[in-house]
Amino acid sequence: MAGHEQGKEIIRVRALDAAYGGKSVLKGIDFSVQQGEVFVILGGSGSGKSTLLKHIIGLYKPTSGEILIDGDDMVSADETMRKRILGKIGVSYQSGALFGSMTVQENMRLPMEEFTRLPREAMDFIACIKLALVGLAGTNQLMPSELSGGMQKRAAIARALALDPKIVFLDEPSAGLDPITSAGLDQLILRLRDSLGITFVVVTHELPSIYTIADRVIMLSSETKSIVAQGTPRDLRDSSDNEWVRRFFKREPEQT
Ligand SMILES: Nc1ncnc2c1ncn2[C@@H]1O[C@H](COP(=O)(O)OP(=O)(O)OP(=O)(O)O)[C@@H](O)[C@H]1O
Repeated sequence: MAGHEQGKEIIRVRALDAAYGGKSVLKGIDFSVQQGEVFVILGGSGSGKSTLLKHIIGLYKPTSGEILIDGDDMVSADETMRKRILGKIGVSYQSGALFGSMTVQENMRLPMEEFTRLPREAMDFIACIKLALVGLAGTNQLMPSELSGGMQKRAAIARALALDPKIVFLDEPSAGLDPITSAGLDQLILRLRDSLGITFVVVTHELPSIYTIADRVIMLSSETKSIVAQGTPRDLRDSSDNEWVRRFFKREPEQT
């Protein structure tokens, strides 16, 4: 992280409660993310990981609580403010990767068309730079189907970098990838963090990946709808007071 401001709180979530209709999904969520961290959100299926991400990026409003992004209040933001905050954020969804009917370059233009008034040539120039940053120089005119699974994930990350975000959210970036490709993606995340100082918030279950990339982890529980553990992966492995958490990090099977 050389040369980048560190230790500044870039995301603050305080007393967050979230529900769909009347059904409570998250209760009393409290955490902060420091600039330049790789912060992992972990939890079983249905524990609210995607829900938390969607609230942080302002797709949903919480029942109560506070979400500050780089000092700006996402919960009370009007449309103009929300757009300003979203300009600091890049997102790559697990499912919503690239649009298959568009070239890589056309995919890259999408966030720039939404958030800037740059001329087309400038957008395409930026696309070239961002693709080079993720090791995909020269793929601009290809269709997503001409890229391997790992390359598609990289292209989606390049698109998330289009607006020079301070924070990038990745929802299960290595889903469906083999371990070697997945390890390559981990290295890319670390390289982008180290070279550009980007803060990453990553939803992932992949234990090797967590040990490689995560500075800190929070673990959500669908039973309590809250954070059951937070800390470094090694802290959670060695000294969490929650036995299930320790077992997860030691990769021990459940006792039957
Ligand atoms: N749009 C929605 N409307 C109603 N309920 C929803 C909606 N999205 C999610 N839920 C419910 O909220 C709970 C949390 O879902 P969420 O997708 O956030 O969990 P998750 O931890 O991301 O799960 P997974 O790992 O399976 O993706 C689940 O019970 C889910 O059924």
